[in-house]
Amino acid sequence: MKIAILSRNTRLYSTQRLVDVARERGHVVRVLDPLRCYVRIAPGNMSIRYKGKAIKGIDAVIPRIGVTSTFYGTAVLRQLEMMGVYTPNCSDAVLSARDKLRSLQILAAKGLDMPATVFGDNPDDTADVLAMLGEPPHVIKLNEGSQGTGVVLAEKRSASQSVIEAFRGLYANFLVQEFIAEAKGTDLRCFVVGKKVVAAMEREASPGEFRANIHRGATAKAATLSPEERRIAVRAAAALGLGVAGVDMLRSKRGPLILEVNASPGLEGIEAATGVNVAGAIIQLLESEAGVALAPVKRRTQRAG
Ligand SMILES: Nc1ncnc2c1ncn2[C@@H]1O[C@H](COP(=O)(O)OP(=O)(O)OP(=O)(O)O)[C@@H](O)[C@H]1O
Ligand SMILES: [Mg+2]
Ligand SMILES: [Mg+2]
Repeated sequence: MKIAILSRNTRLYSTQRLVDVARERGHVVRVLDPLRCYVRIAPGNMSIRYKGKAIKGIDAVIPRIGVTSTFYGTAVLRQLEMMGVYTPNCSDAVLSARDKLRSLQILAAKGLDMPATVFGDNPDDTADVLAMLGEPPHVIKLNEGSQGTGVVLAEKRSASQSVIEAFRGLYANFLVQEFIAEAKGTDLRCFVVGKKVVAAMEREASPGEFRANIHRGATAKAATLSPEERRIAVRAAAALGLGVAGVDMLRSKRGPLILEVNASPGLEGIEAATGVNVAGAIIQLLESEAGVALAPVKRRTQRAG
C-alpha cells in the first residue's frame, strides 16, 4: 500500500513510529507537511502537488493535524478524500473533534455522559450561564485548547467570572464545566483504533495540579478498563466518525464521563505506559479498511465526473 502521513514534523515520535511500522509491514510511506501541499479544485479533476510534484496513487492517509493548522490541514485532507484516498479520520470528523463544544453536543445527542457543560456569549448572561451549572468549583476551558493549556480551575464564582472576562477579552471561545473533584487529578486516556480500545492509560496529575496531561507533568500507567468504559470509549469515537481516537474520560460518582475525543492522539505516552504497539494497530486498520473504502468512493467520483 502507498500511505501518506499528513504531519508538520517528520521527527515527531508519533510520525516516526507510524513511518517505521508501515515500512516494516512492507508499505511505501511518505510524510507530507500539509502546509506544503497545494491543490487544484475542478469537477472530476481534483489534484494535489507537493514541492513541485503531483501526489498520485496514495491508498490511505493518516492525518496528524495539529491545532495550528486545523483549517488548512483539513482542507488538504478533504482534497485527498475527494481523490478517493481512504482515511480512518475524515476531515469532518477531525473538525468536530477539534471543537470541544461541537463534539460534546454530538456525544450528548448519542446519550454519552460528560461533566455538565455550559457556554454563553454575552457578558450580561454570565451570571445566569453559571447558575445553569451550579456551585463552583468550575473548570473553564478554551474551546480549541490542547495539552491542558487554557484549562483553568476556578474555586469561586468571582474567579469563574474573571477568567470568563479574560477569555472574552481575547475573543477566545470557551466552555465552562462542573469540576469532577472525585477524579482526584486522574483521568483515563482510551486509545481507540477501529471499533476497539487497543490501549488505555491512567494519568495522574503532578502534586498541586488538577490537569492530568503528560505535558503538564502527569505520570501515566497502564489502565484496566471496565467493560462499560470500553464501550463508552468506542461509542464516543464512532459518534464523531473517528477510526483513530484518544478518548479522555474521568471516573466519577455517576460513572464514566467523557471529557473530549482527540483526533490526533500522541503515541509516545500510551506506547510507553502500556507497551502496546499502537502504531501497528493503526497500520493494520489501514490494511483492512483501505481496500473496502476505496471502491465506493471511486465509483461516486466517476459518476460525478
Ligand atoms: N470538568 C473537569 N473536572 C475535573 N478535571 C478536569 C475537567 N476537565 C478537565 N480536567 C482535567 O484537565 C485535563 C485537560 O482537560 P482536557 O482533556 O479537556 O483538555 P486538553 O487540553 O484538550 O487535553 P489533551 O492534551 O488531552 O488534548 C484533563 O485530562 C483532566 O485531568
Ligand atoms: Mg484535547
Ligand atoms: Mg485531554
